[in-house]
Amino acid sequence: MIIAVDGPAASGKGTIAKALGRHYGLPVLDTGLLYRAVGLSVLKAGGDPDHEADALAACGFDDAILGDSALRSEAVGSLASRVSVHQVVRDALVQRQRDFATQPGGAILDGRDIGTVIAPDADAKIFVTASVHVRAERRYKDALAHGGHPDMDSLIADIQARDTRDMSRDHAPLKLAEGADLLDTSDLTIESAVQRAIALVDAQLEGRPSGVTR
Ligand SMILES: Nc1ncnc2c1ncn2[C@@H]1O[C@H](COP(=O)(O)OP(=O)(O)O)[C@@H](O)[C@H]1O
Ligand SMILES: Nc1ccn([C@@H]2O[C@H](COP(=O)(O)OP(=O)(O)O)[C@@H](O)[C@H]2O)c(=O)n1
Repeated sequence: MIIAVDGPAASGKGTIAKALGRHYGLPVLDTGLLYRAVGLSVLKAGGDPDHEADALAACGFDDAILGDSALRSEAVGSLASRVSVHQVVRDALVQRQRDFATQPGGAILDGRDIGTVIAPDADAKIFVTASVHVRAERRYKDALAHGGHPDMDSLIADIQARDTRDMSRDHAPLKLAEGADLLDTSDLTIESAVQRAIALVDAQLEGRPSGVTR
């Protein structure tokens, strides 16, 4: 069984993917980490994330970088968004994601193009979203909790810039996949968002109407 979880930054897709993983007993891949690893590798190599050849060279990153805490920053999220517009970068990462998706027993992947490109035949697809303001507030709280000094206006600007780039790029843009259910977490607690996600997945697996426009 493959479950695809897509959505914009800080919508809660990672939280939901992990909770679904625990609920259904499936391994979870945060595919954004792969793009973040490419973005951070370009930076470390002194390359230009907007330059296709520099971004492609960074796709051969050492997996040790996946454990680097620097990957989680909004700055690296922005670099990831810039390298991910290049088709050559997406091609370099696709097999690793498909291998994870098709492992025996099934898997859950979260990202931007799981339901559209990586696993278009997934058994269940959820598109998680939330208002820009709510998403920026979540990032704000995360940064405070980690001892940072976040600025709400720049967080909003970063998220909007990333949304625009991710949704308007030519290759694998962020969009609602065919057959995906929309889950807006703006007014939901984590617990209720997770319960709603489980209900949506169960309904899709059983072929029941979810009560949500597809
Ligand atoms: N429904 C929710 N209500 C409140 N906070 C949430 C909710 N979902 C996620 N969060 C918090 O928001 C932050 C971003 O969530 P995360 O799952 O990492 O988002 P994404 O993977 O979409 O970037 C985390 O601190 C997480 O605990
Ligand atoms: N499947 C994916 C996952 C991430 N990405 C890119 O990588 C960036 C970082 O993704 P992420 O999932 O780690 O970001 P957050 O939603 O956690 O902020 C995104 O803004 C996308 O540009 C992508 O293009 N395709």
